[in-house]
Amino acid sequence: MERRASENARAEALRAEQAYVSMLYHRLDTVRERADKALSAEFGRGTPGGTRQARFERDVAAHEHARRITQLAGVERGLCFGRTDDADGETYYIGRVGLRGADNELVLIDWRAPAARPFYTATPSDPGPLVRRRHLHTRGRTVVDLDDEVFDLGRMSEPDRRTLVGEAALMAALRRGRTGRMGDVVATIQTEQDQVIRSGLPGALVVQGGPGTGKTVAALHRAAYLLYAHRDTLERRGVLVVGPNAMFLRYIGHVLPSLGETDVVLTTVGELYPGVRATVADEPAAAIVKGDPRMAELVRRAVRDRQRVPSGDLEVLIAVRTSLRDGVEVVVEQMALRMDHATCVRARERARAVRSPHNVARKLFIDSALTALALDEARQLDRPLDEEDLRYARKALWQMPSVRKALDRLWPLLTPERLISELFSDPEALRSAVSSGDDRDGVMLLTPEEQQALLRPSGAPWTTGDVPLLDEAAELLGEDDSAARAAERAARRERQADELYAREVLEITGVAEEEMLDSRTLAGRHLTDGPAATTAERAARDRQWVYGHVIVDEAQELSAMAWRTVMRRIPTRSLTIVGDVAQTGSAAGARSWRDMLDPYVKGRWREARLLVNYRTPAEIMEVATDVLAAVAPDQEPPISVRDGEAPPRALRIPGADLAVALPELVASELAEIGDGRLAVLTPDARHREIAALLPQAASALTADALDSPSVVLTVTQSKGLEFDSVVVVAPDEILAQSPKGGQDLYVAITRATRRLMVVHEGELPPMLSRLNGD
Ligand SMILES: Nc1ncnc2c1ncn2[C@@H]1O[C@H](COP(=O)(O)OP(=O)(O)OP(=O)(O)O)[C@@H](O)[C@H]1O
Repeated sequence: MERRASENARAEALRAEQAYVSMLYHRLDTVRERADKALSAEFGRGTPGGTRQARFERDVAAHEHARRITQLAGVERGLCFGRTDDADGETYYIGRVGLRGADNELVLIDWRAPAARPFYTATPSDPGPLVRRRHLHTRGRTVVDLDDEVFDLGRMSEPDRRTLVGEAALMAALRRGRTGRMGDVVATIQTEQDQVIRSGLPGALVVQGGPGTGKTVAALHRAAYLLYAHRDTLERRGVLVVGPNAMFLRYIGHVLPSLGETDVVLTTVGELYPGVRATVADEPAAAIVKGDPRMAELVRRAVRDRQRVPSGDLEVLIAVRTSLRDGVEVVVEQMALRMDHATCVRARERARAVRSPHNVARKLFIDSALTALALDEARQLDRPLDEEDLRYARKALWQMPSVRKALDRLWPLLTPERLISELFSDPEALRSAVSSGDDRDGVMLLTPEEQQALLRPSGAPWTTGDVPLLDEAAELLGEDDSAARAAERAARRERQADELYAREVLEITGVAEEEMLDSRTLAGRHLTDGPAATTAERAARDRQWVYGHVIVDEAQELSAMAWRTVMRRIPTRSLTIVGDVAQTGSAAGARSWRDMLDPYVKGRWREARLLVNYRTPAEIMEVATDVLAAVAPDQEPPISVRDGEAPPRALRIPGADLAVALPELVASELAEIGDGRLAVLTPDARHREIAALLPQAASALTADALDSPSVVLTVTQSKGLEFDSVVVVAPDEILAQSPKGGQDLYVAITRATRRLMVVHEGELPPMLSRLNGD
């Protein structure tokens, strides 16, 4: 009897919530339609010959509508996921965006708004104003389940009391199979994560936490929150999220759009220098040297080495008389112009003294040299020179190929790419930059072994460790961007002409523009190549862009040189730094946050710690804890909140049997996890061999590798990712592959959300003995 009453009450509650949620979707559709129409109208408005101001206003308005359309498209799934009831009888519905009803009343509260905060912060011991928190589970636009937490039963109304339903929303969320893409957790943000998400914008915040504690997911929600709370500042300057590799960025790529935010730049350190896309990692020895702060000095010296003076006087032959023979211009008389050594040295010192970047200071050097050569020419020809003559003579000399060549050799116009590639492919250039010179402090910057680690053939592909060096070089060289700016102006003129032409065609044919192109297409066109590109697009193209906030994930992997590159993009030091020093795998990465951050924000950074592991089941975490205790006993492992479905196991497979036994094991694990995802994690050196044994599994670092049910990855590639089932191959070799092998093994084990198998050929490493039941 009582059960039936409760079922009825539950059905009633579901019906009521469904009615409300249907109303919300109806509002969403209305708002979308309105934004669509407004965008079409913007494009149809005004004549092509309107003033620049009118066109600019139209672009800005259209951009705003386009942004709103993109935002609204992202929030369809799970539009509303929560509700709070407080002691005063106020009820709020919480969702991905804020919505107003027909009478302008708030019908849905944006999860980032202050009024939504109790939804995340209420706990049984400190419920704040709430008497109940309700989670709404939806599929499509249908409410399929409800889930209540009651804080004060005494203050709840009788009907509400009867409709209390559900199991803990968090556990339900955690039990879902993995899809290869990180989802948002907006419905189940935990209190300690909420504090990270809503921490103030200024200053540097370090979020330190063990594996699976939600650092990444909290950082992404923080990006969305900051954009909401500081829209004015951040929309203009943009938010940058730096992740470890392209696969990881793809893994997290859906989270921000599902929170209604698309204007964030997601990138890797290897892509921070526009025009270069470095995906190849360096060998550990090279990674260590390239990440070392001494490289800043090395690049500085390499630039100075390109500011030369000849060992004696500079002598340049110029043509004095030419004649045409058979249509070819031939030099019939030459003259040697001289600039004495001391004047060369003075010209260089004067150009250096202004402390401008190399390519900018070059103008000064060239000017001084041309003056000296022009004076010598006048002297030899016994011709007096006034200011006007001198200007003319300098110009004429600069037109002469022999003069240009001679001066270019002394102070060449350099690109960062040319400087760095010549430095690393020419042992002599490297040795010169490394060794002490007259203006140096007598210190050899790098040992012969370190130099050896840097040398490579010319034309070798860029590595991720090169990018900070290119950025460093770009700072010191300065950019001669006059050509790029001229090209941009030309492109803009061409675009405007195209647009004018298109409108004229439309007018002549009498077809309204919006009939030919729907507003989304227009919005797409507008965003990709229209005059008002998004902040994110402009920022990603511009090396000197200064962001409003920067989030660095897996930050423990960044070298000291990579930090210099990141810090240049955020002079205000408004940063969120997310990572776990116990998981550092890169030979050039961090051992402590203090070492990495003190050079930039000494004593001014704050730290939040996340302590609960939402990913790895407790039984698997026990194994990981043993590993951590063996390799980094000072680090604290996080506490797991969930259980696995099967105890983790070790399986001894002799090498000769691997070809048969490993595919069998993978097949049986795949059968266990149904729709979920499986990863085989290998030592770096075994990746190719193991991938060949598993042809069905994805193995390249391609963007869609994560869509495959199974994937073979090195441990480094698996950083930040998670899988329902993880098969770790050859743990002894993972341990031995680098000085950070123990940390790598810890990372590998903690990628599992449900099941773990460890495949070993020889003896199991003692730190994994728990897997043998020891
Ligand atoms: N509040 C939450 N509600 C639901 N799921 C959560 C919550 N917090 C974290 N998770 C889930 O836990 C998993 C781990 O989160 P995340 O990848 O952000 O952890 P991490 O600390 O960055 O891990 P690692 O350091 O190992 O990369 C993800 O699947 C994430 O969705």
